[in-house]
Amino acid sequence: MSAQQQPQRILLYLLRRDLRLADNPIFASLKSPPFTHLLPVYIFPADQIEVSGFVASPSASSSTTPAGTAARSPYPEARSRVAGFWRCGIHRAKFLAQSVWELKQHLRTVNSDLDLRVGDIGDALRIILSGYQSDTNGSVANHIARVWMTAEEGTEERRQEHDVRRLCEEFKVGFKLWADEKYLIDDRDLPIKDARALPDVFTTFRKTVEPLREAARPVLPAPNALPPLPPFIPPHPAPFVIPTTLDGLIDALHKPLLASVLLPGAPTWPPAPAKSAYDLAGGAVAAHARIAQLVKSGAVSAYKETRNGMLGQDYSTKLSAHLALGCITARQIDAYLRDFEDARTPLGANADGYGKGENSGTSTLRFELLWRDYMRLCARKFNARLFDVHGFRGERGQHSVAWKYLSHPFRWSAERDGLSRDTSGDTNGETTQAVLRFLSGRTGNGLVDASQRELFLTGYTSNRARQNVASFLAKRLGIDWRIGAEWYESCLVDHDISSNWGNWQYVAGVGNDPRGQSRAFNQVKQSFDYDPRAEYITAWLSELRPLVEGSLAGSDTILNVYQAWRLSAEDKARLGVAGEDWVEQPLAKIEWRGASTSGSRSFPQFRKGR
Ligand SMILES: Cc1cc2nc3c(=O)[nH]c(=O)nc-3n(C[C@H](O)[C@H](O)[C@H](O)COP(=O)(O)OP(=O)(O)OC[C@H]3O[C@@H](n4cnc5c(N)ncnc54)[C@H](O)[C@@H]3O)c2cc1C
Repeated sequence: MSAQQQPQRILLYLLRRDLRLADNPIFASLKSPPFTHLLPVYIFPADQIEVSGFVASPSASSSTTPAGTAARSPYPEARSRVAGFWRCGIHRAKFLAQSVWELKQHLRTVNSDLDLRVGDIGDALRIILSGYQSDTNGSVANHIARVWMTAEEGTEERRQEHDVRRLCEEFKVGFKLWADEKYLIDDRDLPIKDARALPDVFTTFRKTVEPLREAARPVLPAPNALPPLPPFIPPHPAPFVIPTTLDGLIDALHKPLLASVLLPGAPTWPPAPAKSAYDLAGGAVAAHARIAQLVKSGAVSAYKETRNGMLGQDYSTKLSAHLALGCITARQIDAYLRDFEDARTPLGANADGYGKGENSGTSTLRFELLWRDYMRLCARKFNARLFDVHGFRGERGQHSVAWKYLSHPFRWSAERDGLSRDTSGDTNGETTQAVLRFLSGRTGNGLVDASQRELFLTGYTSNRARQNVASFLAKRLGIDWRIGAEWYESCLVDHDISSNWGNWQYVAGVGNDPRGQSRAFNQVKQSFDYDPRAEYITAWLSELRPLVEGSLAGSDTILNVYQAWRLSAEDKARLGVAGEDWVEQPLAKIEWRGASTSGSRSFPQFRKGR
């Protein structure tokens, strides 16, 4: 048998939220391959991302049924369970497309490529495996030898893994599930071997893995070359067509979303200076450029003091979306910090803290990255309870909350797919109206409304704002917190299953906050503490800007920005907000007498709290 006739041993690598070349254990393991070919594949999962925009247009002959009618997606719409939101909204869809596309380009520089597909993961993989089985071209045995993928947390993700394993058994193909290494602490270094032993309190967990500066493993190098693509790749079946440009990919993801009503009464862009705190593109290049810039400018050393900010770009790293998709790993970020702390490279040589070891900023950043690790381990421990209205705590007598539920998903969403829903509690129209106002930033609480408008328009809002928003919905309005979590899933560019659902549970008092129901944020006090000049709130609630910068600015006006229902009838008229529901009928009137009402307090060093 000549070399050309050697049987092919093809490795199929099914990429998910591990969209990077460097520090990727699967790519790193391919240095001395037993494989003749590598087929990297990314499948846009139809249950989590709406894929009907990939259906070929009716003008394309392959897209029409024999009767000449336009083809349709065989999958139900990718909607959330409780409220019927699109599961992946426009901001994350674009970010994901950019990340996938960049990896495709990077793979091309190392002798490879990324095969893009859409659909149910099992369906799509079956098409590939059976495509190879039925390929009779040439005399060389042409088949997939192994399927590898990276493990993830989340019930759907585990089901996908289960489906892939079963398919591999059916097709007699080897299967390997790799550990997800995008976290700070490697699974192999955790003091607990079974997630059930994870402490229910973060601090207890933290103490078992400190010192954090020594906790991360070294990063893995990027490959210089990879095994070539197989000569034959089964084509993507109709009715889907995969675009050949990044713009085409974004269009296909956006098309069905933009053709629907995203949110009745959605906020519109206010005039400058409101601008997105988030302007990063998806992919590893932007992620590395971002952390390098934060090191160079010294922002990492100031992180402890700035991280509770809400306005601007550099108060926090803005690396969450890249971390969520695995464009960068926590240990890569840690490596940048260590190089800076130990002056191992010139990056940051002129910045505060260079070469002086761990400082309060870099250690706080590691601490936050550990929160992300912890939330992920909670997801592993509690599994389906991550999405349960009673949370990790379960329905334990006095802890159980009488949540107000939606009686049905919104009319502007598609029909539900038959999943069970809880219809107890307050199901009248008031809850629906309150939810709609909450979503569109019209609650009457300045901080909550600014954050919700920012979120809808940009896909990002700060951690401080997220905590206040979640607390407002769950603790002040008593509304089913899962609606908030689903909205965040839809809108956030950085949505991450464990971090989003775990944090919502934490703030709603059904998760791992030891103080549970007894901790609630006072959004007015929080505004005083973190937005004392109302710069953040008025950036997004531009209607109220004259209260802080114009003729209406006065000693008592900050309180009126925080809660516009306090405005006098004359001021409402002058501002043009008379008659607005968020001004006339606030969803909550919040008492707080703890501070001077002068609004002249100096900008604080932010409080430490989570
Ligand atoms: C209700 C609610 C929902 C949230 N949903 C998400 C989500 O879907 N995805 C997500 O990545 N984060 C989520 N967070 C956590 C946090 O708000 C974001 O990680 C952070 O705001 C992202 O901005 P950053 O990258 O600039 O953060 P930085 O302040 O720069 O933090 C650095 C990194 O640490 C991690 N981190 C920081 N705080 C937390 C935290 N509380 N929990 C877990 N990880 C943390 C993130 O990976 C972040 O990128 C949520 C928080 C709340 C209160």
